[in-house]
Amino acid sequence: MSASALAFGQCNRVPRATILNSTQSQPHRQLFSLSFQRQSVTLSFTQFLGFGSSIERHCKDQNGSGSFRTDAVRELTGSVISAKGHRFAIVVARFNDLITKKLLEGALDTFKNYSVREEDIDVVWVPGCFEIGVVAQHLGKSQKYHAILCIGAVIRGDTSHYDAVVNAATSGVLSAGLNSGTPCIFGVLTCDTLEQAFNRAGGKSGNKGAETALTAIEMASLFEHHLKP
Ligand SMILES: Nc1c(NC[C@H](O)[C@H](O)[C@H](O)CO)[nH]c(=O)[nH]c1=O
Ligand SMILES: CC(=O)[C@@H](O)COP(=O)(O)O
Repeated sequence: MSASALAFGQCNRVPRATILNSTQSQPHRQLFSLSFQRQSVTLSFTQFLGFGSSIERHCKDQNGSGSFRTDAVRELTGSVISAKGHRFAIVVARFNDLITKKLLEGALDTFKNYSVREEDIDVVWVPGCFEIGVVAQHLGKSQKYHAILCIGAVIRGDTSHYDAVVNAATSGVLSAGLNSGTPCIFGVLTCDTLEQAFNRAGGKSGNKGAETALTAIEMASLFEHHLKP
């Protein structure tokens, strides 16, 4: 229980932190405000702990009678404010490279925007999505990277081959993360048509490479700042 939570606990009017502005694609843009509620049930505030980490504590008044009950719950989240100093590998499938090159560009743009240095990024090309898992696991186990971003595009054809490749890519990336202990992020498009893929590779549905790079940044921070042994 922090000193500030104790102090708030003695107030009749309990300040409440409210997220004013947050989007899923830009969660770092969260703004917080403190408002006062006469019969508040929740106190929530965010305490930043140096670079890249935050802890939220929630205190609940359950009877609303003025005697303040403090159940402190610690919430750990990775930061997406800056990823400077974190190292990333990107495993990218060459199959459908008209798409995967655009996803890679989006990922590199995001890393640049979040201050990741070029020398802290390694890009590893593999033939197709089927091959991503084994390489991601190898890189993860090397302990050289804070997170591994896996990029590919599987586009449905006439046979059940699509399902085989999608299943292999999905379980491969998942296993790589679980077996290596390094976050392995799933940036693989699974589309019925090429048009769907283009829409998600910098077209009207955004760039999934850029979005998943942000996930890599958050997971790198979470592990580095909160989940180290
Ligand atoms: N059809 C797609 C593939 N197929 C290739 C496999 O990933 C693999 O390289 C091959 O079976 C040899 O092991 N790969 C994709 O990334 N996307 C596809 O749509
Ligand atoms: C992943 C696919 O489905 C595709 O590349 C393979 O096409 P097809 O099923 O027509 O052989």
